[in-house]
Amino acid sequence: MQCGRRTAPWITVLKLVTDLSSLRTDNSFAALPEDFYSRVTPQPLGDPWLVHANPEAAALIGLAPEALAGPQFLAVFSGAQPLPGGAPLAAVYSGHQFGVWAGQLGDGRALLLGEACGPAGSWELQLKGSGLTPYSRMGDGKAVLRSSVREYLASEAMHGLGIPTTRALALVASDDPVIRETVETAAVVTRMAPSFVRFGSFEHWASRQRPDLLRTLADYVIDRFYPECRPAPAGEAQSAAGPYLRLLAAVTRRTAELMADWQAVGFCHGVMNTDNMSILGLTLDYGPYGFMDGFDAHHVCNHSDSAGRYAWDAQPAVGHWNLYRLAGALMPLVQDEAALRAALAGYEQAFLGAFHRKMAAKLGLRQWQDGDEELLDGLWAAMHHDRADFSLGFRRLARVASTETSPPPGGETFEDLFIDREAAQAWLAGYRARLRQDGQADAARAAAMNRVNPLYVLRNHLAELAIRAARSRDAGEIDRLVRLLRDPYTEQPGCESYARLPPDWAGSLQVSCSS
Ligand SMILES: Nc1ncnc2c1ncn2[C@@H]1O[C@H](COP(=O)(O)OP(=O)(O)OP(=O)(O)O)[C@@H](O)[C@H]1O
Ligand SMILES: [Mg+2]
Repeated sequence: MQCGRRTAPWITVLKLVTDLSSLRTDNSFAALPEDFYSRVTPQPLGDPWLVHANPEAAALIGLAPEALAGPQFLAVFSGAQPLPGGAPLAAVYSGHQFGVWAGQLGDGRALLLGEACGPAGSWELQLKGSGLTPYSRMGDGKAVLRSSVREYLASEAMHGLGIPTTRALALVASDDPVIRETVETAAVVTRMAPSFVRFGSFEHWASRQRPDLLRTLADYVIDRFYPECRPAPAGEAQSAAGPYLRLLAAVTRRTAELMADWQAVGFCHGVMNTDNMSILGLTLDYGPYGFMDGFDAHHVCNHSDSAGRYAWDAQPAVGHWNLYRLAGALMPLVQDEAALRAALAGYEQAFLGAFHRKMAAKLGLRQWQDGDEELLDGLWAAMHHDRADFSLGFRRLARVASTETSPPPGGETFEDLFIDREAAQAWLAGYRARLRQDGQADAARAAAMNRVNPLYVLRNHLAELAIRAARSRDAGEIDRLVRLLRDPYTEQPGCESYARLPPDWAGSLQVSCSS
């Protein structure tokens, strides 16, 4: 049964179920040839406790909130019981890591339980940290509570920002020891996405010189997720390579837009290897990611990335580089290098188009026009120089009036984020002139800006506080953050501390590939 593309009337008649056995399942990935995966049973967490469950994600698969509190939910999402109707498997993929071909990788600690169909289509449910698989290589198949809390929170924070991402359904923890730099404890996150297929899934079959399986994978992805790529556009003759070229062009567009989304909120992914690049253009694999506090254009959030390959300002180019690896993997199906290059050529325009649209909105401009690049560059330069806070910098711009007035009473101003206030004021003078030329009323512009510049962001120190509490079996902070970050744009009473500059100790937090 395929449930990926339902129409609206069906949504209204669907009832949420309280029992996982009543979920409608699909398992389309498991229906692919067995070359694509190994069937694996999860290794259950010892004495698990449910740290948090997400009713919003549950609703997507048709699961009622009551279901989240029951023993069956904990048993399934701690790996102790199979998902009713599921078909657990670990998928194989390969990839380029830090610019170097890494060969075969695969789900070394992730496990696809099955696909559930709900009001919002079909969702793969995947455990992360559920034990060894044939692709675990030197790893232990586990994930620690620290990194699992970070993945759980980030998935939902990204969704709240309106950025395409895998979702998080559940976070389960245990006292089972896991050895990293120190002894930590184990946890499992259940992630959801329409598909977890990665660029590296394609690279795998190209490197294995299996064009037959490469074609099977490409056809699966097209038919299920990019059906618009199958037919030739009107007036164009269909060719054997056409659908694959159109797929590449579509993934190129989505990836470019995702990069624009990340840049616009100061998000650094940290490990943009091709095995972490979603074929659907979703943010995938929340490891050593970070939302920037003070703006540093070259910010590297991953302590293990000593060369700074995945710095914030490198991300758009890395996205393009990764697409070249995907294009290379499609070569056996297309056999035409020039055509592949042409499909990739839309990247820059797609990225800049999306980025300028977003930045115009963040600056409160009705549209991007000539000269705005210099205006924005001036802002980046001033913020970078003083390490002015990324999120508050944009948020406070909404308080800037188009003509110079005295600062809002009691409020902290944009300039307060700068050491060199004169430089900030000089930039503001140019900005005010541009606002006057744009001609919007201040109040309307401020309201629109507050809808695109988040007040609350998942700063490292906020995640850290949630982790510390969770280690003492207190999930209250996780719950508060999930609720708050669901709508990061609207000021919420009592949440002032979440909107403040980070404390000094936040500067000493380090995140790395250790997870
Ligand atoms: N503790 C571990 N045990 C086994 N394999 C691991 C472990 N940590 C990472 N890996 C594997 O190493 C490769 C690269 O790891 P990476 O950190 O990108 O992925 P991940 O965080 O484990 O998972 P995902 O990409 O699914 O979010 C992947 O094949 C991953 O499954
Ligand atoms: Mg990964």
